[in-house]
Amino acid sequence: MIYTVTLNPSIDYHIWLDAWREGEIQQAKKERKVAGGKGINVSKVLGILGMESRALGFAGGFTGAFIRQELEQEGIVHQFIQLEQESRINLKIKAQSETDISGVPPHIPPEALAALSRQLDQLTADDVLVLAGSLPPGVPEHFYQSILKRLGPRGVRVFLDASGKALADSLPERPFLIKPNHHELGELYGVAISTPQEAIIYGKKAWEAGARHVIVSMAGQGAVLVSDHGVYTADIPRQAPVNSIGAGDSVVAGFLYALLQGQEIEEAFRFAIATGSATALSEGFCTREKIGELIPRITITKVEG
Ligand SMILES: Nc1ncnc2c1ncn2[C@@H]1O[C@H](COP(=O)(O)OP(=O)(O)O)[C@@H](O)[C@H]1O
Ligand SMILES: O=P(O)(O)OC[C@H]1O[C@](O)(COP(=O)(O)O)[C@@H](O)[C@@H]1O
Repeated sequence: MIYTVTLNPSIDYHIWLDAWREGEIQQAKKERKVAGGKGINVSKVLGILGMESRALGFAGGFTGAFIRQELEQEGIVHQFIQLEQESRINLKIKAQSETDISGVPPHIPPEALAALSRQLDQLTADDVLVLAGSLPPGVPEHFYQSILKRLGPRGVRVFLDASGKALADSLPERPFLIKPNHHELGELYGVAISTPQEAIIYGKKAWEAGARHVIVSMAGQGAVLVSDHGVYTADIPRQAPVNSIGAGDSVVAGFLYALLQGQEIEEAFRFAIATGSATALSEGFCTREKIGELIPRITITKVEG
C-alpha cells in the first residue's frame, strides 16, 4: 500500500481577481475551495492515475471535516487523527500574479503525534510512504528524520517532499526520493540556483548526502534528476502556467506511479515531469489525457553517468 502523510493539511481557497488592489474592497470573479496539502495532493494525483493510496495526517475542526469529506467523495481512503484545533486555510490569490497566504496551523498535541507514530509503525517492506509538506507547531523538526530512521531499515521506501532543516537532517537516512524545487535546494546550501547546471551541482550534493533520487523541479524550466543511475535533465515546452499549485506534488505522484508500474528511471522521470506540467497547464489537477499529450514533448537528456 502507498501511504501519504500530510501533517499540515489545508483548505486551499483559490480566488480570482481582475487585479490586486491593496486597501480596496474587491469582488472576486471566481473561487474554488479544495482539500490541500502536499501528501493529500499526491493521493489525489495517484487517484487520477488509478492507483490506490491511504491518506494519513492530522485534521480538525470544520476545515478538517471538509478535508475528510472531499477525500471520501474522491474515493481516497483516509485515517486522519482528529485534532481539537482547526486545520488551516491557505489563500491562493490569482490576479496579475499569484500570491499565496498560508493560514495559521493548529498545534499538534503529543498524544496525536504518538497516534500517528503507531500507525506508521505498522508499515512493512511492501509499503511506500510519502512524507510531504510543512511541519505544524508541536511536531519536532526531526520528525521526518526519525520516521526515516525507524522505517528505512525495515525496507519501507520513503518519498520525502520537505524543505529546510527537516530536509537537511533527513538526507543521511537515505530517503528514496527528495523533490525540492530550485529555491528550496538553494536554501539548503545557502545559494541562489537559477539554471539546470547549478541545480545539478547542488542536486549532487544532496545525493552525496544520502538521498537516492533527487528531482530538482524548476517550474517552467523543467527539472533535473540526480540518482545512482546517472544525471538527467528534462526540457519542457515553454508555456505560461494556468495553475502552479500542486505541480510539485504531481511530480512526486507521477514518479512514484511510473516506478511502481515498472518503468525504467528515464521513462519514470519523463512521466513525472509530464504529470507536473499537466497540472501546471490545467486549472485543477492533471488528467491522463493531458499527461499523454505532454509525454512526447518532454526531452530527457542523460548528461552524466
Ligand atoms: N510554466 C510551466 N510550464 C510547464 N510546466 C510547468 C510550469 N510550471 C511548473 N511546471 C511543471 O511542474 C513541475 C513542478 O513545478 P515547481 O514549480 O518547480 O514545483 P513546486 O510546486 O514544488 O514549487 C515542473 O518541474 C514542471 O514539470
Ligand atoms: O505544507 P506546505 O509546505 O505549507 O504546503 C502546503 C501547500 O502546498 C500545496 O500542497 C501545493 O504544493 P506544490 O505547489 O508545491 O505542489 C497546497 O495544496 C498547500 O496549500
